[in-house]
Amino acid sequence: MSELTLKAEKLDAADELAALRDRFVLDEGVYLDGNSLGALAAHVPERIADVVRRQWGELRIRSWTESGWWTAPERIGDRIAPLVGAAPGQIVVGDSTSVNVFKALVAAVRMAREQGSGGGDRDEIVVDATTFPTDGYIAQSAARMTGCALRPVTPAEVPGALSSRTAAVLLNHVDYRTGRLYDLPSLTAAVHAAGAYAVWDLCHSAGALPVGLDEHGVGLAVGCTYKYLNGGPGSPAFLYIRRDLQDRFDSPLPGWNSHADPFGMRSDYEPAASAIRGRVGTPDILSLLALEAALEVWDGVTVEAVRAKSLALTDFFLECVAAYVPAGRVECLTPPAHGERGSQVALRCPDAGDVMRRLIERGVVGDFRHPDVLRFGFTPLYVGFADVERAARVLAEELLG
Ligand SMILES: Cc1ncc(COP(=O)(O)O)c(C=O)c1O
Ligand SMILES: Nc1c(O)cccc1C(=O)C[C@H](N)C(=O)O
Repeated sequence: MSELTLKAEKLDAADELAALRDRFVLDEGVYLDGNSLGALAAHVPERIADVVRRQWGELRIRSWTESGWWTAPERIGDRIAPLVGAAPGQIVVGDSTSVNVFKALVAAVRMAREQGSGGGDRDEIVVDATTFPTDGYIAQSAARMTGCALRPVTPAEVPGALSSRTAAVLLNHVDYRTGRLYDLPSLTAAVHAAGAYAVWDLCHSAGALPVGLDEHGVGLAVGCTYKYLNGGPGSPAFLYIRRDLQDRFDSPLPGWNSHADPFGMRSDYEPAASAIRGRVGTPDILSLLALEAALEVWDGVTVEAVRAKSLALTDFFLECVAAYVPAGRVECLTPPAHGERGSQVALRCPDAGDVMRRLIERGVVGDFRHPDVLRFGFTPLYVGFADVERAARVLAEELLG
């Protein structure tokens, strides 16, 4: 047994979260793609079967009230809240991340303009130039709709790009390609000091590391639930609206579900007095309730414990890669400093597409990101240290072969 195999065994034996793996449906492979699609929690199919057969099949329309369908968006928002450091009553779940980015960004511009003197002059949206594409596309459209200029800059350039013209800033907490973690507290403070609003995309941090939304005074945030929250393919996203901003949140998609009196069926629009005004239309109940069931794996699990294991996993992966892969064969894009690292490791090599295809054939599932990035996501709820050692070993074999 090699030194690193032994080390993996010891780390697994001391891992307090190790038993959680049994709560998931996994095979003998190594699944390092939970940052794209989280694994299925074992109890979810049965729960969904009940929703379909009994709640829908037998109770039918009564389920909107008797099975709690109507209030699911805010109830499930409250279940996600502690995982992102939010008090209850500030998160609604529904729609895709893309749609929630749109709602939050346009609402941010509207809030920035409505406040104080000079608010009306705010005519710029700053966007992370390295963002996941959907955020960039939505920001372009939001800018056109609100008559703003779009200013794409790297996150490091954001503080210098802020001015009295800035209305809103769309940022990623963790870069989807490199796995770099950005400094949410200081960037939020800088944006607020400029009189603008930051919208945070938490897709790659929710369920992977503490976010501290309330603690850091974040105004608006969105995130998906099918990665580290294991909600299932296309499970609905979440939208956080800080409590004191809820009265001012002017949604560009004011559907009837966001109305103060939805069943009044009134022709005049009166937004609900809470985060509910972030809802739009009829919620996607099957996906929502699959997510709600999946979130039960978090009962008794803290995001702090998950973060500690995530850092240990990525540290160990980097150690194994350094030991097994010849120097210079790959370039690590993920920062070595814990404070700058999400829950993934991105390695660059010119033949990344081919290498990832061969890894997947051998049961080590990661992602290839165009043009030359091998991306490995570490989900502490179900990835162990022996998985990490094996992934690095198979990777080294394929890089040498
Ligand atoms: C940072 C980020 N934002 C948004 C999305 C996607 O948004 P949607 O759920 O609307 O497809 C992803 C991944 O798909 C992402 O990584
Ligand atoms: N949302 C996805 C999908 O519907 C199909 C394939 C991949 C995805 C992803 O989530 C990609 C992911 N956001 C990424 O960071 O690359």
